[in-house]
Amino acid sequence: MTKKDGKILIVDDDEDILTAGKLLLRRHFKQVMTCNKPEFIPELLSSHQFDAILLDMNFGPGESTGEQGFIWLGKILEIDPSAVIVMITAHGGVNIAVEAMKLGATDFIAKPWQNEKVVATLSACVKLGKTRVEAKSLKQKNEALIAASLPSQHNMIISSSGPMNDVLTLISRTAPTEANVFILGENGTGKELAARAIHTASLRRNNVFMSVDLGSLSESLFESELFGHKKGAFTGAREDRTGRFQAASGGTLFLDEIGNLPKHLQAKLLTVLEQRTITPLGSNDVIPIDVRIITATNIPKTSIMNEDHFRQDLLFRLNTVEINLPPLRERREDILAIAEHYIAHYSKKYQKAIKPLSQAAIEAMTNYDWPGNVRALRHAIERAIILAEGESFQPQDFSMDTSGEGETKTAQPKSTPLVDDDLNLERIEKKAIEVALRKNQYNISHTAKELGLTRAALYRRMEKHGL
Ligand SMILES: Nc1ncnc2c1ncn2[C@@H]1O[C@H](COP(=O)(O)OP(=O)(O)OP(=O)(O)O)[C@@H](O)[C@H]1O
Repeated sequence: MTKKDGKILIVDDDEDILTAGKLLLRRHFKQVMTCNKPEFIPELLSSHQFDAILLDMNFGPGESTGEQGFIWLGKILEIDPSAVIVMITAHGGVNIAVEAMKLGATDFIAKPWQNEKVVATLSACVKLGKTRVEAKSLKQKNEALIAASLPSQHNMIISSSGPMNDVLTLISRTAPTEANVFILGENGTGKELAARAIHTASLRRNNVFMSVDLGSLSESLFESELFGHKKGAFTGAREDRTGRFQAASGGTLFLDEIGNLPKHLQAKLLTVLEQRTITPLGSNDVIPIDVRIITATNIPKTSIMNEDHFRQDLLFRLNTVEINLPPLRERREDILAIAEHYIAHYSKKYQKAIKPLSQAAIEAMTNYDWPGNVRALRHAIERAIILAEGESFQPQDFSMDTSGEGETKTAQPKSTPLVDDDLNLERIEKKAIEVALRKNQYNISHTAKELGLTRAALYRRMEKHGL
C-alpha cells in the first residue's frame, strides 16, 4: 500500500486513542504526530504545517460537555484560519460535534471509531488541507508581488529637467486610462521605472505588475511563458504552467525588449491582443485576458517604424500612447538630482555619513555623457559610496570613462587586445564586457548576445565590475 503524502496531528488525553490512532494512520499517511496535552498545540503549530488535525472534544476525567474542545478549536483557528480540524466525539455526542462544525471544524469522528471511516475522512481532509495551504501560499505570493510593485523610495522617478517633466505629465495623464503604452528609450533611461509608475497610478494598482523580458526568452519558451502550457504539451512539460498573461490578470503586463521579438512571434502576440484571449499550449481552453499592456524597447524609433523589422499593425495596437525617455545626456539637469538621491540612498544602505560632491565632481558628472544612462550613474554612485575615501567625492571616484567613448556614442571600440600580459580572469572578463559594451553602443541586448550571456547575467557581471 502506498502512503498518502499527508501530515496529521492527533490531540487527545487518552493514551490508548493516541496509540491506536497512530498505528492506524501511519499505515496510510507519511507523517503522524500525537499530543496528549492541548496546551502544546500552539507550539506544534508554530513549527509544523499539518494537513489535518484530529482533536478530542473532552480533556480531563469525566468531561463530556465538549467545552475544552470548543476552546481549542477556536485557538487553532485563531493561529491558522485555514486549519482542517476533525473533532473526536464521545458516543452520542453528535449534537456537540455539529456545533463544532458550525464554529469551523471540518468533520467529526465518533468513538468508538471504525478504521475505514477514520481513514476515508482523513484522506478527504488531507486533500482539503493541501488545497488550503496552496491557496494560502498563492495569496501570500500575490500580496508580496503587489507590495513589490507599490511605489517606494526605490522606484521613485527623480527629475528636475523639462524633458522629464513632460514625461511625468504624460505618465499621470495616461495612468488612469486603460490605454496601452509604448515606451522608447536607450538602455538604463528608466523605461521599467516609468511602466511601474503608470501601474501604481492606475486603477489596477491593487493587482500585480508583471514584467517579462522578451529579449531573454528563447523562441521555444515564448508561448509557454506567456500563454502557459498543459502537462505533457511538449517534452519536459511535467506539470501545468500558468502563463504570464493569466498570472497578471487584473494587473499590468510589462513586455520589455519588444523590438527584439522575431516577426513570426510578433504575429502571435498580435493575435492575442486582437482577440483578447489566450490558449495554453496543449489545451483547447480559450481563456479571456484582463491585462493592461505596457511595452518598451531600446531600439530607435526609425527601426521600429520600419515594416521589415516590426509589424506596423502590432505597433498600432501597442502605441495608443507613446512615451520617449530621453537619454541622460539630453537632460543634464537631472544628473545632479539623481546623483544626490542615490548618494543619500546608498549612504544609508551602507551606513556611511553623507559626503558632498566636490565642485570638480559635479562638473565632471554633468559634462559626462553617461552612455549607460541612469543605471550607470546609479552604479557609479553605489561603487563610490563603498570605495571612495576623503571628505568629499572627487571625479575619479565615479569610474567615468574619460577616454572619449563616454562622450560620443558612436565612438569605435578601442582595439586593445583582450589578453596581453595580464592573465587575471576577472580583469579579462571586465575588459571583454567593456569592449563589447562600447562596440554595441551600450545596447545591453546586443552586448549580451555578443558575449553569449543573458541580459540578466550581463547585468550581474556589470554590477560586479562596477560598470
Ligand atoms: N529618473 C530616475 N530616477 C531615479 N532612478 C532612476 C531613474 N531612471 C532610472 N532609474 C534607475 O536606473 C536603473 C535602470 O532603470 P530601468 O530598469 O527602469 O531602465 P530601463 O530603461 O528599463 O533599462 P533597460 O533598457 O536596460 O531594461 C534602475 O535602477 C532605476 O531605478
